[in-house]
Amino acid sequence: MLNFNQEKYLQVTRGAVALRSEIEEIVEKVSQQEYKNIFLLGSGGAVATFYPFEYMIKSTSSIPVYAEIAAEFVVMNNQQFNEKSLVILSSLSGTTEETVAAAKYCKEKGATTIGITGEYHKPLADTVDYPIVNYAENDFAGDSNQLILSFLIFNLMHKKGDFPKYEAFAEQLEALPELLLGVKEEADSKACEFAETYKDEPYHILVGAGNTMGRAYSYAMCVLEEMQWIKTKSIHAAEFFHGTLEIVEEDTSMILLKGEDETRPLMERVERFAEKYTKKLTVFDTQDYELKGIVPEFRKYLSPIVTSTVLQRVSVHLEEKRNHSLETRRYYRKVAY
Ligand SMILES: N[C@@H]1[C@@H](O)[C@H](O)[C@@H](COP(=O)(O)O)O[C@@H]1O
Repeated sequence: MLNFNQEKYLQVTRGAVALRSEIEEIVEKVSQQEYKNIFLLGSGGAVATFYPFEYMIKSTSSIPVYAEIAAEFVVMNNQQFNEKSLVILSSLSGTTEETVAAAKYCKEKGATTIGITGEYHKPLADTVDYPIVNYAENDFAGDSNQLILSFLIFNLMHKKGDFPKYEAFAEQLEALPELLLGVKEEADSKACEFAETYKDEPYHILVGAGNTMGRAYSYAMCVLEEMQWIKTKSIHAAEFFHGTLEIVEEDTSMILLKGEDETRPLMERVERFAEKYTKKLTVFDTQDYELKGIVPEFRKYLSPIVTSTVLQRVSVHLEEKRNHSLETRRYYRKVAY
């Protein structure tokens, strides 16, 4: 596959899977402290990665959960937050100012903090009570984070008595590095074709729902906008019919991220609309991938990670066809703001 280092991919994703017992020990300890709610804090792509997990907790468990943008969280005086909160923060670099500030704020208030990050001896790992560290670069960080979060979040729900099948699910997660590699291989020609067709497209509407909404938000903002400088709009499938539909013309590109959770009918409604009103419709559907061995009841929980692993192939092809490196920035971490 173009610009793909299989060895590195397996090293990163197997590295995430290898953290399972360490994560379970952390869950054991924090569960004994009887936390009252969970806060998921990050910035940009990191908070976006939390959104599907917020959805999955809400639809699987009665634990109150709040995914919050780190910078807003520290100024809003959130009344749900106190020393009985369990806070999970995520920052690949471990240096994102707003996220580090949120970690410090939570520590000062006496809450328990877990940090998912790429390196030790960086501000996030140094601040939180429990760092969970797996080295990754931008390209594979999404898969790494989501694997770690799958063990962490589902085990937390299990300990609260809300996800009795955790053991079976965790065993299935262990097979994901190889399965996701297979997904990338299967998706690659579609990704290449998309990049060729849309390399000069100035604007895309990305639609998600349920546990793919966060993926739509982050792919629009952190890849198409940040890494490719293409204008986008990300919108929830149900909300699409309350405004965004009015700008659709036959040459408006729409990208639908279909997953397999309860919200799939909401996506199908948008799909039916799009088929009628635009000639530029692309659907990335997790159902297209076999995921051999994954039992049907767990598939819906894997929609976000399957979606992002597929979209990562799209990014690589866009980079090549548009001759625009995924690393180029004008402003981000380049100028003061
Ligand atoms: N534009 C970047 C994103 O691409 C990145 O995902 C985010 C978090 O970075 P980190 O995970 O290092 O905290 O920061 C910014 O928002």
